[in-house]
Amino acid sequence: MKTFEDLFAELTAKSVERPAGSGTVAQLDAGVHAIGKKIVEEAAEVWMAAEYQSDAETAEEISQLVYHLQVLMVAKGLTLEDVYRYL
Ligand SMILES: N=c1c2ncn([C@@H]3O[C@H](COP(=O)(O)OP(=O)(O)OP(=O)(O)O)[C@@H](O)[C@H]3O)c2ncn1[C@@H]1O[C@H](COP(=O)(O)O)[C@@H](O)[C@H]1O
Repeated sequence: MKTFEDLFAELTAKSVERPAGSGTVAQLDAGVHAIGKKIVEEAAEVWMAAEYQSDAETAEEISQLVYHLQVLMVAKGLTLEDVYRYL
């Protein structure tokens, strides 16, 4: 099962290798403003799922929010340690 760290390593590699067809590369090219909007959208979907949908659907929405947060981290050049130091 993929972990937070696994996904971050994968997204970091995608940002360097820029494989064709990668949604991550497209998001990075769209820029911080577009990624930020996606984070807000996904956060709202997490909230709605938690109130009105199943636990499985909520977990899926959370995974998408985590993904978009990581894309923003990569776009900004932030490392896992940059974030973990505040946990
Ligand atoms: N975990 C994710 C992931 N979670 C969410 N998403 C993206 O976020 C979108 C979910 O948003 P919505 O549910 O709102 O769906 P949507 O509105 O139809 O999405 P958009 O049209 O706005 O893109 C998905 O369509 C994906 O584009 C993800 N895209 C990629 N990954 C993982 O990231 C890795 C790299 O992916 P690629 O860069 O695409 O190769 C792989 O391991 C993927 O599994």
